[in-house]
This record gives sequence, structure tokens and C-alpha cells, in this order.
Amino acid sequence: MIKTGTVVSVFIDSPGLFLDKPFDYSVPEHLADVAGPGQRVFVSFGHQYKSGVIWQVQNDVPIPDNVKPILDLIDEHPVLTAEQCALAEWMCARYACTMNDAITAILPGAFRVKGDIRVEPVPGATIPDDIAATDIWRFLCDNKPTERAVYDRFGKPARAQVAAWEEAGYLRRRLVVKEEVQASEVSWLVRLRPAEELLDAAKARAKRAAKQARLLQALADVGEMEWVRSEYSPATVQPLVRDGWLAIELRPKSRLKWAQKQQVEAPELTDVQARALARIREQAAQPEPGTAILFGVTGSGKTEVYIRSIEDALARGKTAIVLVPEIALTPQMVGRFYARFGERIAVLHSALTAGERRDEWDRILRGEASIVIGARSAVFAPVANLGLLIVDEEHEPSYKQEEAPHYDARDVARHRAQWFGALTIFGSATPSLTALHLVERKEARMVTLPVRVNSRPLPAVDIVDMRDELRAGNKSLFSARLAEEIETTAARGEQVILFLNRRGYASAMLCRACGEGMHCPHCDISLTVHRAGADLRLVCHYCGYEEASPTACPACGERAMRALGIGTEQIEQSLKATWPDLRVLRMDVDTTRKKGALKQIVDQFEQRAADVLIGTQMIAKGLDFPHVRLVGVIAADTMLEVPDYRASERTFQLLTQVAGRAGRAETDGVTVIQTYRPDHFAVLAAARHDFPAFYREERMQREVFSYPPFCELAVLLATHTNEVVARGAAARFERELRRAQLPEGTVILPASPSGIRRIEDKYRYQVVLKYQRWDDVRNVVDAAFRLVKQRMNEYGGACRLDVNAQRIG
Ligand SMILES: Nc1ncnc2c1ncn2[C@@H]1O[C@H](COP(=O)(O)OP(=O)(O)OP(=O)(O)O)[C@@H](O)[C@H]1O
Ligand SMILES: [Zn+2]
Ligand SMILES: [Zn+2]
Repeated sequence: MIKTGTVVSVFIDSPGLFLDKPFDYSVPEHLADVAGPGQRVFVSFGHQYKSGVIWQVQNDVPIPDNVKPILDLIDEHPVLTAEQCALAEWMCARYACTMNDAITAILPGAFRVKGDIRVEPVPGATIPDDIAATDIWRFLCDNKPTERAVYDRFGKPARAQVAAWEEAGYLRRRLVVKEEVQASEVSWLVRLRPAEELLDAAKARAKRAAKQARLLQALADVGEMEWVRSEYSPATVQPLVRDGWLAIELRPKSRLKWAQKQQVEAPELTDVQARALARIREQAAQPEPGTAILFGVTGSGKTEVYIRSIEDALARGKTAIVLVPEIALTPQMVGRFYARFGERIAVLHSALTAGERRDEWDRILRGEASIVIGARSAVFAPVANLGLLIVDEEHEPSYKQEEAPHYDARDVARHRAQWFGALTIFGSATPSLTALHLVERKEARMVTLPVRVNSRPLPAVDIVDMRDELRAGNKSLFSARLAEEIETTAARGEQVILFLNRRGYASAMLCRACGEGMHCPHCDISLTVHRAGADLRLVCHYCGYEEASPTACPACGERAMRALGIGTEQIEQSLKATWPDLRVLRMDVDTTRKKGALKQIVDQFEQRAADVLIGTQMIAKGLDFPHVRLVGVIAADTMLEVPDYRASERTFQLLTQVAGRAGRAETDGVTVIQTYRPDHFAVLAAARHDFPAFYREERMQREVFSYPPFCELAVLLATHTNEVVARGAAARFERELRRAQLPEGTVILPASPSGIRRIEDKYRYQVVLKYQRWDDVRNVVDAAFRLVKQRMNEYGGACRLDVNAQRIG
């Protein structure tokens, strides 16, 4: 007779192409009612025990003999919603990734579980003496080991032995599931009888049990409260529980602690903001709202428009997600949201501990938090009933994940919003070409905030040609113009921001005698110079390799080593040497590694405990300091030199954004841009606040040379310690593509070394493909990729495919 019952298909939590399909398991009767899609399960797979996610459930179906039962359910409730499961399937198709990649991207690492089968004697069983005397038995009793440990120690024969003893009822196997991070709970004390009775009981105890009396009194007042054990010990609480006065309840609690902040009143919207909000409302009310591009100049008050749109969504009973480039970088933004929405906010970002992340995720799943604010991966938050999805600073490259599954949070945002019938808002003072292309193709509507909130003008921007400075004999990092403005600003008691997109002391160490540079022994890249006290150290920004800077050239022996290309550390040093009285802060990767360091710098500068803030692109994102008068760009060229088709766009965006930090409230702003290329269109357009001029030129170049948004890119990257293997894999991929029938207009660029040919001793070769529609090339590209990836796995290398790639190399 064929058994019938419940069968589930499960995606196993394990990387690798082989496992990239669901496997069937039966569900034991007592779990059949509980098992549902999106729940995690434990299953045996081959000789291993693995966790996985239930994808589909079939009830009352025949159970084939070779289908094994699941071992256990990890969750009572799904950790992935049905919509998130559908999203994972879409990601597999859109980004040519495995289901495991997609699920790993969606679900925080805190949900990873480990499980072991332990072997232990059955308590109370009588064990024959000859068995009890064996080494294996003694090992079992002493260690309660994992099954694997038994086999590792005693070899294959132990398998039969364990099976026989289990059969005889001497020992049992038990699954022990360990979550890497537990959901966190706290105890609450809850009153079980009316307040008057509690007060009477308190009186009766006032003398002989004063602590109990105090607790009863407190509970009579508030009804329930979190159990603070330092106040009421178990000796106080337990007798009251026993006598039926109160109960102890476990309730979920978030480990994330908020700094208490005052709730803030909403400001009255300006006319311009009100108009923008009206348009957004109108769009949000459509049956398929689509996307709005909120193009608002720096300081135009986009955040307030976001907040009002969210209030609308909440009023309609919906939820909202707000993405910011990297939340650790925008403490001000989170602060403002918290001040308005309080505990209704959940925050997700990389600086949270795994436990905090898990708690926030649980709060969203339980529906306690209706607004999620977070960095890229927050786009996957398990919200129900999404009404609004906001992507702030939409132009930021960090929305694209550079590792598998290589998703772009902006694409995911639009896809999810569409599923829910929610509105997506892309906000920026410098919308990307991609966003504007959506408007051109009528896939998005443009909403503008053309002026600043307080009607302050955008800052006046001066361009200084650094070649003229050199000719005039000024070898300092600061042009005469910038030096003068720094002094004026300091004299007026206002603040300065100095921007340079390069951390460290200098970008390279070079010998003036023979021209030899210092390179990383493991990567094809120059070592960056850092200051450590009085000494200089050479550091690789790609692999972390470090050495002391040599005093003499390792190639020719001359004592002629010289640091080239300024970095933020050098500006700091030079600034302090020139103006010893100025109080200086520096904000870059190196000064913000420690948790909380970044917020501390922002707070200090906000409270005017410093006159000058030096920083990399970190300081260009959304910061709002009312007392900044001067912004100085030390070298606009660092961003133009990057070999990237987006270099001009990046330059324009960063210059506009950083200039936009000046003159936001109390004072008119001044910006000085130092450059060796004063005629470059991106620099000129940024200086003139002429977005249309920049856009026309850049759009034309992209169209002529065929780059996004006029096509999409897919980049295959093969890496291996052996250069021949890496090159061979890329070449194979290229051949496979050329052999296939690809739509006309598809361009395959020849296999070539990637921008940096070697990182961490691994050679990197790539193939770039340009195409119009992913769906038209997907089958061919995906098949070629899987073939090459399989081969590379066998050769001990790696291979990845970046679909809709933002960068090449
Ligand atoms: N209606 C309003 N009335 C008064 N002040 C406002 C109003 N709206 C916004 N502000 C204030 O104006 C300042 C700038 O707003 P906000 O930071 O949102 O600008 P933004 O558009 O995000 O700029 P950026 O793109 O440069 O980050 C903030 O200090 C904000 O509190
Ligand atoms: Zn030399
Ligand atoms: Zn290196």
C-alpha cells in the first residue's frame, strides 16, 4: 500500500550549483498542520544534517519510498513571507543567481542555524556488561558526542554498532538545533486580580514582606511591567505568583536600544514642498502608482516630503520602507525619523549586531514596526501591506551589491512596490542617468523641489585652476583663494568642510631617482601611504598588506623616496601646520571603524566643537549642518581619473552634493573647487548648478559609446591563482557566447584582464556583454555561466556574473 501524507519541497541552505533546486521531504503527522512555506526546517541530506526553507507544501499526496521525513521544524511561523519567496524566484531569473544566493541576501545571517545529531544512552535502560565495557559505549556515556564524532573516532564499523544499539533500545539519536542567534525575550509581570484586591494584599504585607507589598502596589497602579530583577528578586516574585496575584509572561524584546529623543513637531510645509507632496499623493492614489523621481536641490527639504508621504501611507493602514545609502553614515536622518515616528521604526544596517538585526526583523514580521529604515539590504524587510518605498540619494552606487547575487536595491524596490501596488520614490539632488531615463521612457514621473527651504541661494561656486597656483609659486595644498576663505570663515566663527575623495596620507610612494613605485606583493596596485605618528607606513587597500615605508629605494638604493598624490591625512596635517588654532575633525574609513565613532564626529561637528571637518565622500551624503559657510574641494580630479564610464557622473554628483553642504540655514554658502581640469564639463556644470547642461552632455556620450542606460551590461569575472586558468575561463565564456544566437546589437567585448589584474594573489579576467533586454539573452548567458562556473569550481577558482552591472572591472 502506498502511504499518503504531506510532502514539502525544501531549498537547502548550502552554496553550490548542485543544490540549486528544491528537494522533497515528507512531514511527520504531528507537524503536518504546522508546516508551511517560508518556515525553516531541519533535514538530513546525504550524510549531513542541514537547514533549509520550505518552498511548497502538498497535502494528501502519495509519499514515494525514497522520500525521507523532515527532522524538525525550526520555526512555528514563517520567517519569509509568500511575497519574499516570490521575490527570491524573481531574483534568480533577474540576476542569474542560485536560490541559495537569493535567500541568503533576503534573510539576515542571524537566521542561520546549525544542527547536530547527538548520540546518547537511553536514560534508565539496562545495559549488558559486555556492551558497557566497550570503548565506544564509554565514549558515548562520557561525551554524549555527535554522531559524526563517533564515526570519526571509531571508523565505519561504528555505524552498524550504533544502529544495532539503537534498535535494541540502549541508545537514541537526538537532533540538537542551535540557532546562531536566539530571538530575545524578557519577562513581564502581569496583574491577575483587580487593583483594589492587590492594594489590600499590599497593606496586609506591609510589615512582614515589605518588598512584596511594594510590588503589589506598583502592579495595582500599572497593571503590568517588565520584570527588572535588580528591583524584585525571584524570592519576592515567586510567592506572589504561587498565590495567584500575578503571572510571569515571556515577551519578545528588541536588543536595539534607542537614545531617548524628544518627539518633534512637524514644520509647516513650504509652498514648493506642499506642491510636491500633492503630486506624490495623487500618484500614490493610482491603482498602479509606479515610480516618482523626487528631484530636489540640496537643502530643499526632501526629508520632510518623505515623512509626510509616510504619514499618508500609515493613515491608509500601509507600511513603508526607506532606504538610505549606508545608515551608519546618516545618523541625522535616522534621528529625524525617530523624532517623528518613535518606536514605530525598525532600523536595519550593517553596524547592528546579529542579535539586534534579528530582533528588528522579528518586530517587522510581528507587525510592531510599520516603518523600516535601512541600508541596501533593508529593501528585503519582511513587511506586509507595503504602501511606500523610498530610496533616498537614489544616485548612490552603494545600492548595487557587488557580490552575488549582485542585486540592485533600486530594481528590487521597484519590483516589490509593483507587487504590492505601492509607490516608489527615488529622491536625489543629482538623479542618476538611469532614473532620468525612466522618466524619458514614461516609466517614472518627475516631481521637483527647485529651491532651498529657506529660499537661501545655492552656494556660489568658484573654480580654482591649480596650474595657475603652481605657476605663481604656491606649492601648498590650499590655493590662495581657498586659504583666504578658510581664514574669513574662521574669523566669522562659522564652519568649514574640506572634501577629498582619497583616504590615507598619499596615494603612492615613488623613487625620484629611478621612478620605481612601491607595489603590493599580492595585488597589482600601488601601496597607499598612511601616517602612524611620525612614521609613514605603506598599506594595500585591497588585501590589507602593510609594511614600513623604506627610506631608500629598494630598486636603486637612492634615498629619494617621495609620497605622491594627497590624501585626507595630509590635508589634516597641512591644515594644522598652517592654522594651529583651528579645531579639526577628520571623517573617513580610517577614523570611523569603531562602532559609534562616526556618530560622535557628526555630533561634535553639529555642536560646533570643531571648526573644520575634513572628509571623503562620506561627508557628501545628506548631512545637514546649519553653520557651514565654506566647502572646499581639494582636488576634483581624483574622481575624474578613475577608469570608469561613470567617472563624470560621479564627479558631478559628488561636487554638487558636497557643495550643497554649504549655506543651508544661517549663512550664505561659498564653495571653492580646486582642479587641474577647470574646463571639464562635469566640473563646470556642478559649479554653475547647471544640471541640464551636465545631463545633455553625459547622455549624449553614453548614447554614442553605448553605455547604460542605453544598454545593460553583464560582466563575467573569473579568478584563479594561476593566470592561465583565469584567462582560459574567461575565454571559454566568450567562445560560448559567440557560438550562440544572440539578438542583433548585442556586443561581446573580448576576454581581458580586469581593472586590477591581480588581488590577493588571484588573477582576474573578465568578459563584458552589452545587450538591450536581459530576458532576450538570459538563457544563453546563464548556460554559459553555469558551465564555466562548474569548471572553475573543479579547478579551485571562482567565477561570478554581475547582471545589470554598474561597473566594469
Ligand atoms: N517646511 C520646512 N520648514 C522649515 N524647515 C524645513 C522645512 N522642511 C525642511 N526643513 C529643514 O531644512 C533643512 C534641509 O532639509 P533636508 O535635509 O531634508 O534637505 P534635503 O533635500 O534632504 O537636502 P540634501 O539633498 O542636501 O540632503 C533641514 O534642516 C530641515 O529640517
Ligand atoms: Zn629608485
Ligand atoms: Zn594587496
